[in-house]
Amino acid sequence: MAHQLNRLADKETLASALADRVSAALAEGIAARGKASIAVSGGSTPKAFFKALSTRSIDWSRVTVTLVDERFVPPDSERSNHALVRDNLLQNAAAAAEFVPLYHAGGDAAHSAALASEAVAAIGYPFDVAILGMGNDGHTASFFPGGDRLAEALSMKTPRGVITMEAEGAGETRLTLTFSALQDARLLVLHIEGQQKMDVLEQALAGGDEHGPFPIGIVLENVPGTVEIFWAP
Ligand SMILES: O=C1O[C@H](COP(=O)(O)O)[C@@H](O)[C@H](O)[C@H]1O
Repeated sequence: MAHQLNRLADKETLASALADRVSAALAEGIAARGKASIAVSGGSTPKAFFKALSTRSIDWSRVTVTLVDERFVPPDSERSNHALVRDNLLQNAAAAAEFVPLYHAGGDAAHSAALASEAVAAIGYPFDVAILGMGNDGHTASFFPGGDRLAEALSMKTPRGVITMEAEGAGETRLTLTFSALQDARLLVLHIEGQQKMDVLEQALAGGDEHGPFPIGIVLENVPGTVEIFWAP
């Protein structure tokens, strides 16, 4: 395990610094392979970062964007991570990027996960960039404490892809990339904000709480490379 902690002065500074770091990594991917890929998280944290990243001058027509995880809701739901990305990242210069959703209508969550696994595999692994978030319960991606498929999601024996996840704290059924799909991203970032999340992260790094290790702690422990942590109060 290795991680590098970048403490930024405030959320605006973080959004701009992370957009610079990520756009440089995408530009490197385009220069090296003619295309680049990024998997992003949802929730409330990434909005300002998405807005900043959408204005960066790279060849977005060569970039494919997908999601680290999704709620099993259609893109017109206010709970949809697809909607968050569409309204905040796929704008300005980044409107030229291709987007690969995880949610698919017309079937159940397992069907959506199977379709998404195929579509994400077609982007090509490893991702150039993967941005993880973290909840106050220590979940990252949709690796929720107590999740019905948590062990499977975290195991390197599970093939790269998208699986379903159900957990008490998750609300609706989730679709999540597996740890195997995320762990070797060329740039792997954990983006968190606020003192409460820093406290959870410190607890995770110390091994968890009375219920055992937090999913984010297991991820940080097992990634082969360095996780760049971006945090602001
Ligand atoms: O449910 C989710 O939560 C986490 C963290 O969200 P936040 O609102 O605390 O920023 C997010 O990383 C994940 O993608 C999302 O599905």
